[in-house]
Amino acid sequence: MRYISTRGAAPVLTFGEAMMTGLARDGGLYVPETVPVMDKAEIAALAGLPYEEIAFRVMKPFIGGFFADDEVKGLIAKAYTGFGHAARAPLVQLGPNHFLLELFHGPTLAFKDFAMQLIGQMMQAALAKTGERITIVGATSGDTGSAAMEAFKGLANVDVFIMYPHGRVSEVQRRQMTTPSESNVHALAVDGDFDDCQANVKAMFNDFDFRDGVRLAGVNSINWARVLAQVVYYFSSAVSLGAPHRAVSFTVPTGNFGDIFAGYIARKMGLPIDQLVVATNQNDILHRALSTGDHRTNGVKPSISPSMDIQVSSNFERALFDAYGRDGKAVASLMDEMKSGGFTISQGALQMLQGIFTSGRCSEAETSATISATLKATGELLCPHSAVGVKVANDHLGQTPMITLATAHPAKFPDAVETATGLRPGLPPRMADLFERPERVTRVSNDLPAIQALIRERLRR
Ligand SMILES: N[C@@H](CCOP(=O)(O)O)C(=O)O
Repeated sequence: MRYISTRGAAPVLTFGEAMMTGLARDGGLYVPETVPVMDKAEIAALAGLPYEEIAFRVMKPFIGGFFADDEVKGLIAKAYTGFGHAARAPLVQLGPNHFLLELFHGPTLAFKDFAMQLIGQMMQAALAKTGERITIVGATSGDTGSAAMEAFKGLANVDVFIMYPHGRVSEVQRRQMTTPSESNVHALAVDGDFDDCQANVKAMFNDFDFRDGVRLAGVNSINWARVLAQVVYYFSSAVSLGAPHRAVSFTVPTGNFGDIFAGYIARKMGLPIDQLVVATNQNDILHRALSTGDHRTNGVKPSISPSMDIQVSSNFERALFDAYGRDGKAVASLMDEMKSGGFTISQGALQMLQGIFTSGRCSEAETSATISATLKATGELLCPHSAVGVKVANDHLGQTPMITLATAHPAKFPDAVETATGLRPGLPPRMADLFERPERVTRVSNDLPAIQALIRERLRR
């Protein structure tokens, strides 16, 4: 299996190289050269298997020979032992034809753990083979940061720096990033929004002196391995509802487009997915782009679903690459136009995208109302992101069973949930003292050279 860049001008890599490289050297994102297809019998055979075995079967063709089969199985087993639910990603029924896929039973209570725990294991195994050390720099709007710290904290050969937008994540999310005591993880509160943080990460990858000097690695979903690990729960949930003998639909609360892109890959692999619904909050650039072709930023507005407060969704580039017939030059020129605020998707590309993705938007008031209505109707307490998904899914219900991804635990957003329902969700016992732990964070202005200098200064050699 070979990996190519969405901008067409970077070296072709193996799975292991793509995982350790992060962003391609031409600024693009790595994607598989071809997507392996599973036939009906192979998909049907997944039904009833443990999550770990499904993960192995779905991911194996993408990994190629980089890890031996037994090694991959061992890494998968280690990745998911810390999850608080035997099914890993259980399905809960919300209505006659509507299911919720709970993806928040991992160590940091968000879907990010599914991929981050696994790439933590895989990157450590890869580093053990080469004896190298790496510096991970990541951007987060709330959930990726703590998941990355949890996966890499305490390692002697990995330093982790996470930039988050100061004042724009929930208090629980912030404390999850500022309270780990391990000296190799660093929380940086940036005076800016998530898009600024993500732009800094990409700029660091495009600064080759810095990139090569610190041996930069990425664990945001720019890293293909992150997306791959998320493909698995589309299969596990769909087969439990009867796939491949019946189709299912998915609604995905969407910020950086990585999670829904994993669904798109599952569909390309042969999973019968009818609708793939992109659910946005008031930061609705993806909804606007998919409905009208106008992909233009208009400022990140803070919301009660902060992890989705994003305007420049990096994985949309992967979808555009396919929509433009895998023409790297065309994608590179769209990304150039992004520097001045946006672009218009060509008619042909838009038609391709609209044949696969539908979309909807959920306002702040609708988010709150959905948390409250879902609790009353089903007893399920949703986090605000999952509520965005449920609201938009409700607008798209049809004959096909709909699976909405519940991306985080409500206890990460106690204020929003309490305002909506009067109930204040409690943290699990292992995190019960989160508010007593001392915080360690560095406030930084949105100044790339200054942040790079700080990272260089903090690096352990
Ligand atoms: N919503 C994310 C933003 C980063 O996304 P990623 O999937 O690219 O890591 C967050 O919560 O941090």
